[in-house]
Amino acid sequence: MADLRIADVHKAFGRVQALSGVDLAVRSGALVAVLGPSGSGKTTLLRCIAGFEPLDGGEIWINGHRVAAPDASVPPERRRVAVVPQEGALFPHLSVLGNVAYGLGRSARRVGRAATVLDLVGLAGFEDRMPHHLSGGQQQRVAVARALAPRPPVVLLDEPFNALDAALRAEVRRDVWHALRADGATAVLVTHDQAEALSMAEEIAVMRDGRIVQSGPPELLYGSPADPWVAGFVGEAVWLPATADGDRARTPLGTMRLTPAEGGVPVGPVRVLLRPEQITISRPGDPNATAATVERRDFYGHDAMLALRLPDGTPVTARVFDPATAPPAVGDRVGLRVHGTARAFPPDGRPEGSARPSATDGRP
Ligand SMILES: Nc1ncnc2c1ncn2[C@@H]1O[C@H](COP(=O)(O)OP(=O)(O)OP(=O)(O)O)[C@@H](O)[C@H]1O
Repeated sequence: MADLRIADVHKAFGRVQALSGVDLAVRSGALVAVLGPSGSGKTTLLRCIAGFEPLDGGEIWINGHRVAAPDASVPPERRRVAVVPQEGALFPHLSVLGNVAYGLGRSARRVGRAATVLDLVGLAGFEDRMPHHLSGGQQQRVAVARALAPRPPVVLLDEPFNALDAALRAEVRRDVWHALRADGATAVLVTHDQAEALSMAEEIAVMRDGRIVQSGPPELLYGSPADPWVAGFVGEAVWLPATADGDRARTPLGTMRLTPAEGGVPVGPVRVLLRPEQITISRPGDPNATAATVERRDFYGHDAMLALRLPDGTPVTARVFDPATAPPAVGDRVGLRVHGTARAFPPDGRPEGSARPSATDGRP
């Protein structure tokens, strides 16, 4: 394991600027997710770290050694960076043990190390199976075990759970997380799935148009997004037009407290951000609530999202945590209460982009 440092990396393909000055530091033993929409440069960044793409500018350092710069590049095999691709990475003619031990050389200890990493990914006892006798989830576990086996300085995971169905994905994700942690691996996970990034990574770097626009722990990105685009990409956003006066803002959903911001105290027109779980449903006519009408209900089992409309026409979204007990129905009038503080952003323009644009994302 080692630390990884990426400094001002640029990479173009013809006229397409895939990376435009990327800075990223990954501590030894940390798991960082690079999260961004399609085309934002995630895979290019990963390929530059692995040594598959030369840099146009900037530097990449692994464990204090410069491995990439425009004028000097350590070849991929000497960087020893392991890559877990999306799928189909196993040698079909080798057993599970053969696959995992492949990169371990001739040492007698290699079988012991292979068994250890297979155990870490939950596949002890599968040594003699052939890849075509494994499920998709088991194959990805073997791919992770094979990546970890030679103790590479850095493990890169390129959307490794994409091909798995939702239920299996959560389970494999959890086990891979445990395996990476138990082995002390320094890992970079590339994903466009915000839930995956939020649940797995200690730190998330959000990428857009070849740049990292914000990085930090998941709680920081969700609670204090740097701009409206990050707010919409990392989680569901409810946007309200508002008038700010110091630490409070007047909105169609009532007057609410603002999250203290570094830039000082806003005054005048702003738009404020709430998360759907900050809005709770109360009975119609509640004097401490704002009236709203339910327009849509998306039931997810553990919770539900309600798309609602305020009397002035503003759409909002509320997350209901006990949807099985007397959930409001479409057309019902309810009261809405707000909890916690709202974050103020400048009023100009519409919030750009969203991870899941839908009728429920409450954008004005
Ligand atoms: N070999 C290449 N030749 C030309 N353009 C490329 C090449 N590789 C990537 N690009 C372009 O660079 C930009 C970034 O691509 P990249 O694959 O890194 O994005 P990404 O965030 O990984 O996207 P996705 O999530 O869809 O895989 C895109 O505009 C892409 O079309």
